[in-house]
Amino acid sequence: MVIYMKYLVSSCEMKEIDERTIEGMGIPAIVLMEHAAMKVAETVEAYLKEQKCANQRILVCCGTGNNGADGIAAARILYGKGYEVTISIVGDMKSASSLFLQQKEIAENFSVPIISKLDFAEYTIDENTILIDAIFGIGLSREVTGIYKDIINKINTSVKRKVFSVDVPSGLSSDNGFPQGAAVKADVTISFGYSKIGLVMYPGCEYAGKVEIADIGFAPLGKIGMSLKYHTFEREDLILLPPRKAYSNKGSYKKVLVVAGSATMSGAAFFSAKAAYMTGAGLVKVITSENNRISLQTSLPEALLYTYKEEELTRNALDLLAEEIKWADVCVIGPGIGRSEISEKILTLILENIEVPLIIDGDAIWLLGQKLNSLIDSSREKVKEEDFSPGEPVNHNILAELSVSKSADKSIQKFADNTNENKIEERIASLKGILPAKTILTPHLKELSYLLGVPVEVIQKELLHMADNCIKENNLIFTIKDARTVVASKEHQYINMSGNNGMATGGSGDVLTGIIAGLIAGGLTEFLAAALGVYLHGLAGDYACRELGEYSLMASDIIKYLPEAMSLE
Ligand SMILES: NC(=O)C1=CN([C@@H]2O[C@H](COP(=O)(O)OP(=O)(O)OC[C@H]3O[C@@H](n4cnc5c(N)ncnc54)[C@H](OP(=O)(O)O)[C@@H]3O)[C@@H](O)[C@H]2O)[C@@H](O)CC1
Ligand SMILES: [K+]
Repeated sequence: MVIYMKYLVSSCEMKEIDERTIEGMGIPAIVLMEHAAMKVAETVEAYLKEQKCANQRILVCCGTGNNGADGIAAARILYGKGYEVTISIVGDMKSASSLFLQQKEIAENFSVPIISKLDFAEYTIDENTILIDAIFGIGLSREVTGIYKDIINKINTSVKRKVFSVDVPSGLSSDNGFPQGAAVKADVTISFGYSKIGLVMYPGCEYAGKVEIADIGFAPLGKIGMSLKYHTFEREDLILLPPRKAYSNKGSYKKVLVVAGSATMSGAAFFSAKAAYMTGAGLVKVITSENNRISLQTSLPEALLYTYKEEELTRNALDLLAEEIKWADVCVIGPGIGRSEISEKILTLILENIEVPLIIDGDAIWLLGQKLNSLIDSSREKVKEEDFSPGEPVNHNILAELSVSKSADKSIQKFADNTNENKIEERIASLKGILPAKTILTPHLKELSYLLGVPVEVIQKELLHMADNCIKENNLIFTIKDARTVVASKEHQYINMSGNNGMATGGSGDVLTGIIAGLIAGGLTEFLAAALGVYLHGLAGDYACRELGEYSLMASDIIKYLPEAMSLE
């Protein structure tokens, strides 16, 4: 069985698959198009049959490229089945593709009613109108303006029944999920071959509605010599979880060291350590402030403890700590350790002594940002703390609005004008100098913003591009936490689709670091542990949300639902 949903493609990759299937394998373009149109018609017809309403009218809005040609073909198929169908050609006939002209001619032979762009403005969309949107697909090449913007706005404001988008909601970027000036808000998107990246990223997934991936006969990737850059996991991929050996004891599994929790933050250490135990660690040791001793001994007696007095972290104490680092097979540093001088000393000690996989999270990322600031030439503009201070994770909904607002666009423009990618390159190169290869960093957007010296809105809008920048010429693994978390290394890119907004709650990130550490302890490679860990964390959150709802979900619930998420039945 070929499962297409696991790959997410860019418009360029999709065009390449299309071209190689047609040119290299000899499948005529019109055959693929007929399959595509048939899938659209089937989806619309299934809806109409389910609704059992009389007097339904189908309006098909078509551009003059091949997306529009798909729309015309679907209209003709539905018309042939006896539905009341009107085709509205809203594109520019001067740029009509040959397949569009061919499909238009076939529709004319079938006598399907066709109206023009001007007639569309007059067309009454009533409560019985179902709209098929085939204006632009992956060939969208610029901002949507003028009459096209008016048409899209009319669709969004007047269609009350259902909007079915062909391949991609018209006006939405297939590559980053942002509307390019204006985009159709679909109820259902029937996308061909593979899900486009823009359909799963925010805000694109909110424009796409329910996404159905239709197999229209593209050649298998191996046959056309292609490999795709982005993938996502689904439930069946949990088969990749490290197996528990039949004959095992606690020594069979590895030891996780969790350096977490300042005097006022015992919860972070608890969440991380418990999640590590729950996902495969044989032994977990917590290095934390003495203040957390009693609470951790009570809440997680299974964990070994090494505590330090924050006011007495002498050279001697640091030497003892260095010994503890040698004990570990995997190490987590950062959850709730605070941004004090002492935390900085512990981070430095770990970076100097660590020889096993390392996961850096939370406050330790902020401390790394500070290290970069002092490493980088003082004559150059430094990242101002007040501009990029990490604090709480970003509220995604606010950002989604921000990122299409004028002020955010201005700030992006300003960034593009005032600075350049060399700055990021320089900071990443410095980072590479102080971190061991394969270190996993798990920043949320604000933390990454501080680390790279780039405004949050820029990262949000260019998330995949930023991820690319982060992994250029180094062996680090970035887990960039957002509504669609991206895990990137030089070799692999993963986009996560599990999880929900109830998980944007205190301690959720600490659970994730523990899961990743636990999976490495169980035997997964660093990248796989990060990607599968993010998926598992989201899945446990989804199960918790199903029971508790988004408002009531807490980090401890994510841990509670880990066993259900990990069960392979
Ligand atoms: N065998 C195949 O080939 C298959 C293809 N398939 C289908 O083809 C789709 C891709 O088709 P495509 O490459 O023709 O591009 P498409 O999305 O129709 O857009 C190009 C048109 O839009 C126009 N235009 C663009 N931006 C604009 C703007 N902002 N404002 C105004 N106009 C704008 C552009 O005009 P121009 O730039 O030429 O002036 C041109 O007319 C794909 O999504 C899938 O549905 C499937 O059937 C599978 C088999
Ligand atoms: K479309």
